[in-house]
Order: sequence, then C-alpha cells, then structure tokens
Amino acid sequence: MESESAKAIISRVITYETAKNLALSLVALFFIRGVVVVIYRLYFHPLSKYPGPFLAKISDLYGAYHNVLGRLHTETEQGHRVYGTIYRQGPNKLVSNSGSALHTIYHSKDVQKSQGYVTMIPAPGAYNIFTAVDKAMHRHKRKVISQGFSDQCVRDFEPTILSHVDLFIKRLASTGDSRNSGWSAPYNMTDCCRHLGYDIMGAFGFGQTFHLQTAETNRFLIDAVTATSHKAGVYVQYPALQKLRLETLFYRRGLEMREKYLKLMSGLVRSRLAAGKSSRNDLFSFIVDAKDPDTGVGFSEDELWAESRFLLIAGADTSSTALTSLFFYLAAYPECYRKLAEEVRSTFAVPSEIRSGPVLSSCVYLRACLDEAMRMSPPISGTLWREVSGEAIVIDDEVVPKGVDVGVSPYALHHNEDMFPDSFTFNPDRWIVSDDNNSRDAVERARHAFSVFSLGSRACAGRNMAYTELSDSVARTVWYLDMRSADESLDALGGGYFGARYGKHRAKEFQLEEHLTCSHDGPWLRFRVRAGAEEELEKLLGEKQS
Ligand code: HEM
Repeated sequence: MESESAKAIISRVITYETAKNLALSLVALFFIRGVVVVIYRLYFHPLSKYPGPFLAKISDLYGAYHNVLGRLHTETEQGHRVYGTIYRQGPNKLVSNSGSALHTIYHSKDVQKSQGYVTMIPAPGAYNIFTAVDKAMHRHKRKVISQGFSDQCVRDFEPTILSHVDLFIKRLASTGDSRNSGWSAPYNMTDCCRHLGYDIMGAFGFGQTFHLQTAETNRFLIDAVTATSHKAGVYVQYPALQKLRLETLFYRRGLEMREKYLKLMSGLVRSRLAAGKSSRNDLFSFIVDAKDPDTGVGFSEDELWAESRFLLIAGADTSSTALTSLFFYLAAYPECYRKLAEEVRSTFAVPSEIRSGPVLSSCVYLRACLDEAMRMSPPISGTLWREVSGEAIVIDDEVVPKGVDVGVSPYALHHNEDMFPDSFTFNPDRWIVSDDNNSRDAVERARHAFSVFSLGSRACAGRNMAYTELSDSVARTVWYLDMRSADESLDALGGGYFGARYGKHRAKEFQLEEHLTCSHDGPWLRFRVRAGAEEELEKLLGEKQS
C-alpha cells in the first residue's frame, strides 16, 4: 500500500512538472516567435524601408486601437504630416496622400478589395455588392443592382424622398412659436438627419418607412447599425482579431439590438413580399426582374434582401452624416448660410418647384456647399484598403509588391494643403471657378482629389441618389426656414475645442468619430419661418401627414 501511494505521488509530481514545463516551453516559444516576427517586420519585411508609427510597423493593433477610439482618420492626417506622402500604417499596409495615388490605386486592374472586407460577411458565402472581393462576383452584382440606381429610378423615387423631406421641415418648424417670428426649441441635428436618412432608405430598400421621424419605436435601429459599423471598422483594420469574437465581450448591447433589428427586417421583408412585385417605387421593384445583360442571370430573393440590408448602412448613415455636417458648417459660417439662402430663395418662387432638374442643378452654390461639407468631413473618412493582386503596382514612383494593402484616406487627402489651401476652413467658393480668386486649374486640382464617393469599379453606386436626397433636403429647408446655433455660440455645435488632442481641437470642424461610417453629435440648432415663407409653411403644416 505504502509503495503504491508513493508511486502515485511520484507520477502526480511528474505529471505536474511535465505540464508546467510544457506550459513554460509554449510561453517561451510564443515569445520567441513574437520576437522573430517583430524583428522580421522591422528589418526584413519588404515594407521595412517605409517610415511609420512603431506599433503600426509591427502589428495591425495600431489601426484597430485607433479605430476603436474613432480617430484613425485624424491620426492618418497627422501621420502624413510627420512621415510624408506615403507611410506604413500596418505591417503590410501603405497609406498614400496624393491625387495621383488616389487615381492609380482605385482605378487599377491590379488591386482588389482587401481581405478585411471578408470579415463583414454574416455567414460563409453571404457576400453583397460591398463585401464581394472576387471581381467576377462583384461585376455581376454591380450590373444587376446598378439598374436600380439609374437616373430614371432615382427620378421615380424622388416623390418619396420629398415627402420625407417635407416631414423633416414640419418637425423643425413645429415647436415653440416658430410659426410666428420666434425661434423653435433646439434640435440635435444628428438625430433629426439620421431619422430622415433612415426613413428614406427604409422606403428605398424595403418599400416601407421606419417612421423614425414621427415615433420612437424603431429608433433603436440607429444604435444597432452604429454598433455593427463599430465592430466592422475594427475587424477591417485587423481581420485576425475576428477569431477572438471580442464583440461578445464589448458589444453585448449592440448584439442584443442586432437581434431586434433582424426581427424588424424580416417582418419588413415579409410584408413587402406580400405587397407584390411592382407595387412601390423601391429597390425591390426596380431590380426584381433585372438581369445581368451579359449572362442573363438576376438576383435570388435572398441576394436581393442582403443588398437591401446593406443599403441601410451604405445609404442612410452616410447621407445623414453629410447632411448633418452641412448644417454644422452653415451654422459655424453664417456668411455661407446667407449666400446659400439668397441663391435658393431667389431661384425658386415656391418650394414645390424644388426637385431635381436643370433649375436645381443651376444652384451652383448649393452644390458647392454640399461638396465642401463632404470634403471637410467625409461620411466615410477612413482608408478603403485595396490589396495588390497583380505582380506589383507603382504608386508615385514606389513599386509596391503583390499582397500589400494600399489606400488613400479621404479625410487626409481632403486636408492636403497642396490641393486644398487653408484646408480646415469651410469655403464653398473653392469649388467655383471665378475671375477674382479661383482659377479653372485650382478647381480641377480639387476635383481630381475629391474622393468622397471613391473611384473606379468599386465607387459608390448610390451617388446620384445621395445628391438628390441632399439637394432636396437642404434647398427645401433653407427655402422655408432661417436657422441659428442653439445658444448663439459655437459651444453647442459639435465642433472641437481648444486644448483637445490633435484633430479634436478645431472649433469650426465638425467632429466625426470614424469607425466604418461615422458617429457624431450635434449641432444643436434653432429654426424659424423666414420672412415671406409664412403662407407656404402654413400650407405645409396643414397637410396631412403621409
Ligand atoms: C453622402 C452619401 C454617400 C457617401 C459619402 C457614400 C460613399 C461611398 C463609398 C466611399 C463607397 C465605396 C466603399 C468601398 O470602397 O469600400 C460606397 C459604396 C457604395 N455605396 Fe455609397 N455613399 C453614399 C450614399 C449612398 C447611397 C444613398 C446609396 C444607395 C442608395 C449608396 C450605395 C452604395 C453601394 C451599393 C456601394 C457599393 C458599390 C460597389 O462596391 O460596387 N451609397 N459609397
């Protein structure tokens, strides 16, 4: 008995010792592997000659960390000031900051979307137009879906946009004594513009409004989409992190909301299907029977709904950020607001004339204001990574080998002083050729570097829709209403503040938190009916809500 128990003790000790040694060896191996990887990335990697932040050279944690904090766009802009036009922003990533790099990369046949996009597919094989990395798959999706974005489709859908815009104006004009000469209660324009943008995209993607402008019930959608965008933004920067499923720890609330969101969506899909194919002017009716002109193949119903869900992020978040930013800049630069109001009010005798067409297109200052707001604060501010899939590409004389991720940050490029002098000042006139201060060359240089909608085969498919929505919303609001900052100072606007870290310090720059799309807060504004618009506003307020 005694000798047996001594044996058992010895074998336990050996097992424990062995396990301990094994664990220590694994830690040591892991550590040594880490050191070897770091040394390789710093000194022997093909990108080792490029400057960049130390952490970025050794790990994609750099991008993920700044993305979590919503400031990768401002870090990138600052990075170019420190490291130059091209620098290393991940072990395998180069970011550039020139108009020529923008065109080379996004027009190149030798790049494809980076593997980061694959982290956004909800299930294996469930690609949509945005996440399809494979070029042939994307080409097919694009050919089918772009039929739903034709000029004719946008025109057919415009009455729906306008009905939501009118609701937006009613809301802004309906508190306090705004119908007389007094100002309304203050509104947080982030909320108002998000509600408008989501309602429009609900109508476009699903043929039904979410009623965010008029009721609380579905407003959780915005938080659900924001949480999805936060998560996606981090994994796009550091795809390997996805395996750790960190969202189950950090985005619990987001995941709960996602369940609610998916339930709402499937309800919408069911009731849209019950309504019949062509009963509404929405994406479903535009492309339900559309076919790829080359192959004759259309979309399955599942594919169609996958695209509709994507559009909610692609179309609602982006357009509402653009609209909110413009309200910010018009409040921060009252002289620009006055000029815009003068143009719109002198062009249109009555607000019902405001809709797309040659007259609205003749409002050059309106278009300049939209472009300038999106230049200052691009709704997609972060670098859209592309992987070099050919042998190599040459970016500004640098030969970049296969497998490297390359890109240009729209935010950094839009604040490159070579193309945009005094780049942190909101100046719509920079988009208009004029004899006294703006040559054709200067405007063309700016246009060449304007990358809000990206370029090439993966550029935004909804650009026309976005301009229609934005022009209608801004022109009609400015036609009816005067506006001002809630407390007659810059404090309530949502700009930066003195003493904050770099990028957050400019009072007249609308502050975006960049994830995949952008989060923001403010500006808080008050509205009142403008002189001469009382009768038209009475009519609008008297109309029955649609
Ligand atoms: C101001 C508003 C908008 C901005 C700034 C914007 C910006 C962009 C950008 C930068 C991309 C390229 C993304 C990438 O390469 O990863 C993109 C793609 C896309 N956008 Fe927009 N967008 C806006 C509004 C819209 C709207 C309203 C719709 C639809 C109604 C839309 C539909 C799409 C689609 C379908 C794609 C994917 C295109 C493809 O990969 O072929 N966007 N957008």
